[in-house]
Amino acid sequence: METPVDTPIKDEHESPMWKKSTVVFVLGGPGSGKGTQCANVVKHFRFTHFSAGDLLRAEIRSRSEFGAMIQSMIVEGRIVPSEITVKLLFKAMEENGNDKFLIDGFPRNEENRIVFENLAKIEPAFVLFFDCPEEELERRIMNRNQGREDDNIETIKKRFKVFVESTLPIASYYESKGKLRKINAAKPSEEVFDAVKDLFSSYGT
Ligand SMILES: Nc1ncnc2c1ncn2[C@@H]1O[C@H](COP(=O)(O)OP(=O)(O)OP(=O)(O)O)[C@@H](O)[C@H]1O
Ligand SMILES: Nc1ccn([C@@H]2O[C@H](COP(=O)(O)O)[C@@H](O)[C@H]2O)c(=O)n1
Ligand SMILES: [Mg+2]
Repeated sequence: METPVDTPIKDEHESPMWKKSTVVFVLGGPGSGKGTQCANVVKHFRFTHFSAGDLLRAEIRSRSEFGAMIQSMIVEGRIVPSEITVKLLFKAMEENGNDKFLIDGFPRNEENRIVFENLAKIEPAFVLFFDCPEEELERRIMNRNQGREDDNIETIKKRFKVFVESTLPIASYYESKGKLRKINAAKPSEEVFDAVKDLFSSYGT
């Protein structure tokens, strides 16, 4: 059948490529191994890894207008306003060009989730959740030695409280939608990755 001349033709390219991406959110307590396991995933599967925390730390280093505010929030273990974090994530995804992303440490709270989903119109394919007891998280962070300003016992306690109060409800939200993939992260790293890689096998190497 012919298309009438006055029928608007749908532009297949009206939405930028990154908005058609496959997104996997990666959640878990501070020090649960999100960054470690994302690094393993990108070695085996064609995903690009962005850590929201790393993007915020880069923003501080770039001396942007928001740098001082972001730094003080990170030191306090608080969640930075979503508008800032989401903007950094979108910019990183757009500039990258891949169409499969692991987004680590995001969404941290309800506001993060809603702003991301409403603006990108992307729902995650699934949400990885690294489950680990608080004492083990504390031990790992205190041994990390990466010079992070929030890796001290006072901030760790605050980060854990924020995790329980603001991030666990996000995990429950995705669980109710059948999207949560909970992994026992208290095991050695290689064993954790054995469980993680099964979840990515359908995405090709
Ligand atoms: N399964 C594991 N067993 C023991 N140590 C681990 C394991 N996974 C990661 N680690 C170590 O624990 C520390 C924290 O790991 P990682 O940085 O990957 O956690 P994270 O979830 O990204 O933390 P954050 O939320 O603070 O960024 C690192 O020193 C890492 O080498
Ligand atoms: N969505 C996010 C992610 C992180 N932050 C802030 O960065 C800190 C460190 O995050 P990591 O994932 O690297 O541990 C975190 O404690 C927050 O202060 C954020 O605001 N929003
Ligand atoms: Mg990390």
